[in-house]
Amino acid sequence: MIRFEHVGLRYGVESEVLRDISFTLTPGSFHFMTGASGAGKSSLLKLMYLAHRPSRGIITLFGRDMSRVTRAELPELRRQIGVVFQDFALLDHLSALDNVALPLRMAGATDTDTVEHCTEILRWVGLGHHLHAKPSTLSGGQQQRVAIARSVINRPRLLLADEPTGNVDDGIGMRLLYLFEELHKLGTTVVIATHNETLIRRFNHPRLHLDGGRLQVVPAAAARGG
Ligand SMILES: Nc1ncnc2c1ncn2[C@@H]1O[C@H](COP(=O)(O)OP(=O)(O)OP(=O)(O)O)[C@@H](O)[C@H]1O
Repeated sequence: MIRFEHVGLRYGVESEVLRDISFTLTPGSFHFMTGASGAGKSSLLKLMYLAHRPSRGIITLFGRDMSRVTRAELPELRRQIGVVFQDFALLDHLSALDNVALPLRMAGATDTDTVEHCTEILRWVGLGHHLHAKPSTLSGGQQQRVAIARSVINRPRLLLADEPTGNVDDGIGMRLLYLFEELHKLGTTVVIATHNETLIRRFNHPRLHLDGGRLQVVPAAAARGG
C-alpha cells in the first residue's frame, strides 16, 4: 500500500525534518502516528498525500513509484485518499451536507442516496442539527467534524488524519475513532496522527513514532503499554 525507503525531507536550506525514514504499511492496516510537537507528523502525512516531494528516498503508493507520477496523474491518485488536515478546506458557499456530499457527487452517486448517507454520517459525528449550516457559522471543532465526515464518505483506500480529535470533547473523540475503525473494517488503510493518549490506549493499534526526525514502528501491544 505505502512503502517509504530511506526518505528524507527538508524545507528550503534547513536541516532535514525527516531523516532516513523506512517503513511499509500493508493494505487495511491501522496506525497511530505519535511524536512531540514539531517532530514531523504533519510533514510525514503530507508526503503520504503527495503534497510534498521528498528530498531523497523512494515513496511507493498503491504500487507506484511516486517520483515517476506526473502532475496530471495526481488528482486521480488523490481521489483514493481521504484527508483531514489542520486547514479544513471546506467550501464556504456550500452547506455542511453539500460539503460532505462532494466526493459522492463527483463519483456520480444518485442524489437520494447521497443525502441519506451524508445525513447519517453527520448525525454520527454530532452535527445532525447543523446539516444546512454554512461552515463559517460553525465552530472550529464542528468544521473539523464536517471535514472528517467528508474524508470518509466515499470509503477511500487510504485515510490520513492529522490530529482529528484535537478540537472535540472525549465523547465525540471516541465516536470519531469508531468511525475510523468502521472504515478500517471495510478495508481502508488508516493513519491517524494524534497526541491523545487515551484514544491510543483504548484502540490497540501499532504506532509510527517520530523522534528527532527518525521513525520507529512500535507494535500494538507495546504501544498499548506505553
Ligand atoms: N512549510 C514549512 N516550511 C518550513 N518549515 C516547516 C514547514 N512545515 C513544517 N516545518 C517545520 O518542520 C518541523 C516539523 O513540523 P510538523 O508540522 O511536521 O510537526 P508536527 O509533528 O506535525 O507538529 P505538531 O504536533 O505541533 O502539529 C517543524 O520544525 C516545523 O517548523
